[in-house]
Amino acid sequence: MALAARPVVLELLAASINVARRAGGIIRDVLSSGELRTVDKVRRRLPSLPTVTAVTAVTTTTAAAAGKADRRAQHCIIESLRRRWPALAIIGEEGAIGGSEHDVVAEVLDAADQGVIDAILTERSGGCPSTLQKATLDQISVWVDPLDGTKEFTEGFPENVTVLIGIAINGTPEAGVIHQPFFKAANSVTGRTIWAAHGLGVHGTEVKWRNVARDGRIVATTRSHPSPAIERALAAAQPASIVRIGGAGNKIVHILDGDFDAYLFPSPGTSKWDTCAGEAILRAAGGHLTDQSGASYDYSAKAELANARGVVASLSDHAFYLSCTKPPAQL
Ligand SMILES: Nc1ncnc2c1ncn2[C@@H]1O[C@H](COP(=O)(O)O)[C@@H](OP(=O)(O)O)[C@H]1O
Ligand SMILES: [Mg+2]
Ligand SMILES: [Mg+2]
Ligand SMILES: [Mg+2]
Repeated sequence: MALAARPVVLELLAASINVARRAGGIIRDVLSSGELRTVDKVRRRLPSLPTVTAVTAVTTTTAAAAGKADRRAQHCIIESLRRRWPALAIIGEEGAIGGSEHDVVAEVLDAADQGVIDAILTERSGGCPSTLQKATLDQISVWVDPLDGTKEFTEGFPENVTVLIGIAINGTPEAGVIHQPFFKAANSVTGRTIWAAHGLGVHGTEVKWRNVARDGRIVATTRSHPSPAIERALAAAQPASIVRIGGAGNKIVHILDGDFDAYLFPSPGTSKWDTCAGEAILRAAGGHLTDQSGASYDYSAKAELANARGVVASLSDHAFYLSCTKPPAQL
């Protein structure tokens, strides 16, 4: 049953699910057609089995191929959304770039995606959450990271790559899409899309909470941007194990999947496009993504691009993880 007038933010969410999936296809195409080199076998820790490492041959690609995938994926997302909503504030990591008409999605509103959202609204007692119902286009800002986990894309860990589209209303992330172009589902379908909106829950994965008391803490952080402050925070968390993997979006997905408990990154380096989608989805699951003092970032269109005060993300125990990022007491 089509709703009388769908809230614009939910039309935008449905369109974002569609274009994120299409951007994922572009990234896969670039990797498969790019300059590939198979490097020696590498040993890597499996997030779900932190004490076991697997030795696998990995295929790398060039930074040029990553740049091409970044630009084409961003053009697909931003140009497709802008055709439907020319006045929408959209900020992409790759800045103002052109691209080929071939990558633009002519009809951004996929009926199936919109139908899923309509059905959720119809079943929800109380109908559409007022935050989503009331939002007008001028209050919305969209943050796009067309390819998060760039380094890992070039170094043979494409499973760390995500496409991120975050939707903020008056500066607060209220809806988001994380697409994993290289996710291998049980039915061998490639690609997975996780999305959420304020009050509508998380879709595309079943959120799992780990039993920390029984199984100990597992914390994750960057694989390619280490810093002494990060190492201090990891030590303070006294985890059963530490996972070092690429991608801000990827680490949020692993928290939702119950592979680890927190993403600790008490360092500058990430930007609003890295965290807007993940913050919206984590919040919809009852979790948090804040700066290392526990304050929320502002995602309005004119906000500073950098997350200058680090990133701490968790489904629960957020205050504990914040406490781990406190600088050592002045001696
Ligand atoms: N010190 C730094 N300098 C540049 N980019 C950084 C950074 N720290 C984190 N990032 C960016 O933040 C995202 C997550 O980082 P990581 O994978 O290390 O956890 C990546 O986004 P992109 O891959 O989209 O550039 C990465 O490039
Ligand atoms: Mg990124
Ligand atoms: Mg990126
Ligand atoms: Mg980058």
